[in-house]
Amino acid sequence: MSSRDFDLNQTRDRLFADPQTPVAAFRFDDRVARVFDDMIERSVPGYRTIVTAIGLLGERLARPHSRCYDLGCSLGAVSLALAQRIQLPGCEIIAVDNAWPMLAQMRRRLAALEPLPTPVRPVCADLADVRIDNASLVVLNFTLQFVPLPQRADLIARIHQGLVPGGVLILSEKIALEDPRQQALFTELHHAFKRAQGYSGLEIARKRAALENVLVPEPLAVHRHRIEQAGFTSVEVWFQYFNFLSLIAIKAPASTGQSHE
Ligand SMILES: Nc1ncnc2c1ncn2[C@@H]1O[C@H](C[S@+](CC[C@H]([NH3+])C(=O)[O-])CC(=O)[O-])[C@@H](O)[C@H]1O
Ligand SMILES: O=C(O)C(=O)Cc1ccccc1
Repeated sequence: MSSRDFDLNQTRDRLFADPQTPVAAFRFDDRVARVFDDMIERSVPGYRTIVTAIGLLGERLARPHSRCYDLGCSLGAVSLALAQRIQLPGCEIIAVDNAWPMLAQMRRRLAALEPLPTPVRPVCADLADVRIDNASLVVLNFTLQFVPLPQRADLIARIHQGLVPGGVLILSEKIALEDPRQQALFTELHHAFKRAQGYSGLEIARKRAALENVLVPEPLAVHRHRIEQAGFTSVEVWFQYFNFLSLIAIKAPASTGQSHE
């Protein structure tokens, strides 16, 4: 076995370590699927904490006889956190991703853990084509940042429509800072985080180039505006670590039918 084969088989992310390999646009392919757990944990400050907390949020917010959606599920970390925490009649988790290698790996992982307290249904589809219906909870955990900008408003609007009254969207994103000095500082802090996680300066620079125009962060104000435009009546940040944050947005509860005039 050559050292290259060995690298491809191990689970530690060294995908951007080789200076000889040309940098191509980032894709969720087979090589990424193999190292994804390690990659996201060492790249996204607070990732583990967020996933654990989404399990707790799900336990509190999911409703009986409704669906929870994990959109852009990758290897299913959020779906599993929800499935292990939620114990309600008639509840199911729909886990959607358009990258076959990611979903295939997730299916293998699920098979080893089933039966889970709440069933998880993996769906290979683009989010533009997914019907969201009877949802008490929808999670976009670092997924919207990969959706083309012109499609983002429609996705958030369809999520709002598919939620039951009082239903909740959890949106985690890498954000852009509006003040250029803050943007420079937060970028440096994120890179310092990655260095502390064992990535070299070269790996950081090469991955950054691969993500250019693929992962497109937006300012918090843009997210808030889009979420409010879609009809959500309440939005709060519940987690932030440098330029990575998570929002919780609530759909208005069912009207009581009483007039306050
Ligand atoms: N249009 C799309 N349709 C479907 N899936 C998509 C689309 N665009 C991107 N994806 C999928 O969204 C996921 C984004 S990763 C989410 C981590 C996960 N939520 C986690 O909590 O571990 C975040 C990251 O890698 O930074 C990938 O699996 C893509 O294939
Ligand atoms: O690595 C980065 O710089 C990121 O912003 C996060 C990330 C994590 C996993 C895949 C793609 C991007």
